[in-house]
Amino acid sequence: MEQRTVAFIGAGNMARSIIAGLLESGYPAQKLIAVDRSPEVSAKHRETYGIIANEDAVASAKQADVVVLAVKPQDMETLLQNMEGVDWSSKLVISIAAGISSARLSEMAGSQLKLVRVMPNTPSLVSEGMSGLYAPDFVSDVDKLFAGQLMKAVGEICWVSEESGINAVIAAAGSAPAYFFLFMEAMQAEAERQGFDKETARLLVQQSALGAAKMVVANPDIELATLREQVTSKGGTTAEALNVFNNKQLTETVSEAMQAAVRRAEEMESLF
Ligand SMILES: NC(=O)C1=CN([C@@H]2O[C@H](COP(=O)(O)OP(=O)(O)OC[C@H]3O[C@@H](n4cnc5c(N)ncnc54)[C@H](O)[C@@H]3O)[C@@H](O)[C@H]2O)C=CC1
Ligand SMILES: O=C(O)[C@@H]1CCC=N1
Repeated sequence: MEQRTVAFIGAGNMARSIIAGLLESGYPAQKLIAVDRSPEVSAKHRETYGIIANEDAVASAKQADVVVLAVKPQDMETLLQNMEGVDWSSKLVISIAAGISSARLSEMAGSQLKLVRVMPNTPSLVSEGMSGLYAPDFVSDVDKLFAGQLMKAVGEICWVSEESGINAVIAAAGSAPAYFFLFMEAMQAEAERQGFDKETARLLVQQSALGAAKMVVANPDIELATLREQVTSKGGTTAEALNVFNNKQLTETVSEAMQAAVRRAEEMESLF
């Protein structure tokens, strides 16, 4: 993979996850720059990852070949307005922000950005990320290849052909780790109520989640429903538990939750 200099502007949770995953994959530390308006955050990047880190978005963007916009959506306009001194024409820009379209980002920057929108998720931190990518037609194949390789270094990727697909990626992957964490939190709490200490309750849940996920990955030809059925003995305990989920309409609840995430991303497009 090409080793361009990549500056992350906004070095919070998501940027940190990608940076850590990139370093783990062997991306050279001297090619990564973290910029954060908080000196404490940039100092942490220097100390923890040994990468270049500072508070100067303009100077860092000028130095970089690729600029990853990784601030919260509500901070994006101010950031890009303050970066008006940057000549964007020679740079690939990657935005990981939810709910801001590529056209709107160019408008905020005051110039047509060569932009790839990426929707990653935090498991990038442990090189198990899932990212969806979208690029407008005018972005070159070389830039698209680089963006894809960058995210592939921290997990799996999929391209979407329409920009609206990014909102569907948010619902199915960007936000998804939080759904699984919530489910595991609920299971850990109940295991504690049933008498396990906190540590053992967490171990029971996390190992079961990890094992289930690994079985899914290891058996691409087996439907998820079949894997579920293999656990579910007729008249047994699993069937009783699944009955409760079904009676409480888990499937419909999951659909509603994912639709709410898409709706919120669409609403954000009109806010920022
Ligand atoms: N956290 C997640 O799981 C995911 C987040 N995203 C997107 O990533 C972006 C960042 O989210 P998080 O990392 O969770 O937020 P965060 O709040 O952890 O990090 C944002 C960082 O940007 C810094 N910042 C804000 N304005 C700045 C400026 N003008 N110059 C330099 N630094 C500035 C803040 O100090 C903060 O450290 C958002 O747009 C979000 O939609 C996308 C996918 C997943
Ligand atoms: O909650 C959010 O808006 C961001 C986007 C996906 C995950 N976190």
